Amino acid sequence: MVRAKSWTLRKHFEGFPKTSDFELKEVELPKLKDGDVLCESVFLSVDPYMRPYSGRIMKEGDLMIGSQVAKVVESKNPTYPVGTYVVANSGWTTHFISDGKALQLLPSWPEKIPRSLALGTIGMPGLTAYFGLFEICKIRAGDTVLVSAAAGAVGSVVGQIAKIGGCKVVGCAGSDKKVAHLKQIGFDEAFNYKTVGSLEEALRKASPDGYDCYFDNVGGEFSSIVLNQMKKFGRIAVCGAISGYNDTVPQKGPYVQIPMIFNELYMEGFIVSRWNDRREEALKILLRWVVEGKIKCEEHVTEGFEKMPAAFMGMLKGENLGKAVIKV
Ligand SMILES: NC(=O)C1=CN([C@@H]2O[C@H](COP(=O)(O)OP(=O)(O)OC[C@H]3O[C@@H](n4cnc5c(N)ncnc54)[C@H](OP(=O)(O)O)[C@@H]3O)[C@@H](O)[C@H]2O)C=CC1
Ligand SMILES: CCCCCC(=O)/C=C/[C@H]1[C@H](O)CC(=O)[C@@H]1CCCCCCC(=O)O
Repeated sequence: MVRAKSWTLRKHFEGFPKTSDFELKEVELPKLKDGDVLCESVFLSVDPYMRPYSGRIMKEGDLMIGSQVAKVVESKNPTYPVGTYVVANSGWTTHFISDGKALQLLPSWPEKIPRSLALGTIGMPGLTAYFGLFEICKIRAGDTVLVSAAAGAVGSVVGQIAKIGGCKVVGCAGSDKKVAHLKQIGFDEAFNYKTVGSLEEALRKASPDGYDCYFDNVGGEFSSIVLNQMKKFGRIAVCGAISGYNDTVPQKGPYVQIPMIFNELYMEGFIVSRWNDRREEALKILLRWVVEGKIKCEEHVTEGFEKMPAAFMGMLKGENLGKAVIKV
């Protein structure tokens, strides 16, 4: 018999999550039926969406939502023999049983590429960057692209794909270490939004002519300021709004209509699953860019399943450079 450890939502988050909002439980898993596989987690992901979605789709006591890279350790399903690696939306748990239907097989994975990247650059966050840039921002060579939360899982890939596409790239992030990293991976300009005296001036200095595209990961005040520095017919991909995920009272800000009208802007929100039918094609391209060294991948690895809540809260606070993952 296998005992699975699982993190559950003990209490709905109010404001910023607290350690006491989580509870670690242990359950004994049943025997496998025909067609089942037993999976053991190898890497787990902590992502910003877990904060807003917990209130929308979870009840107190539920398993925390999330995806992981897992290894098949027992199998009664010929499609997934023992030793197969899969990506699964199985929540914050060390072991789970699946009938295989919702598992994604890891594609042929080069030896030198860490499998954890299937939760980051060669996974959901990388796909978000890819489709947000090509389908919403519709980048063209020569465009100036701004990305917020630029040193994170999505943002760091956005900047590097935009460079591959021949764009000038400006990124902002919340520490000097992150800013230095952005310059190292090819961003043309980068600044620390927490320490610049004036966001208006920092944005103007980085691109005096304004921005063709804005890949918005943060929302809130920062994005309201950006709106006034978009070029005529600029395109804004509204990907995330992490600056407000922990707010108990929704932020109020300047309304968008006037700058949108004057500059004839295009602004569209999106969820990456819209392009699920093109997932495999895009993952192959992302994997190729990583193998070719055109995309550099940084990960913020926390060791130990017990530390998952701390890793999640740390990511929300900005402790991560690159994708935040947990190594079991
Ligand atoms: N639409 C979609 O389909 C998807 C949307 N997303 C969204 O993309 C965004 C980035 O996600 P992801 O790359 O996984 O996460 P990151 O790896 O970027 O981690 C989150 C980062 O957000 C930044 N941050 C935290 N609080 C604030 C704040 N108040 N203001 C500005 N920045 C803040 C921190 O970086 P810093 O130190 O720079 O502040 C932190 O490191 C999120 O908003 C997420 O919800 C992600 C995946 C899919
Ligand atoms: C105001 C909230 C904006 C959140 C934006 C965001 O980060 C969206 C992330 C989605 C991403 O595109 C793919 C996902 O899986 C995220 C949505 C998750 C939905 C709940 C999953 C439930 C489950 O685990 O079964």
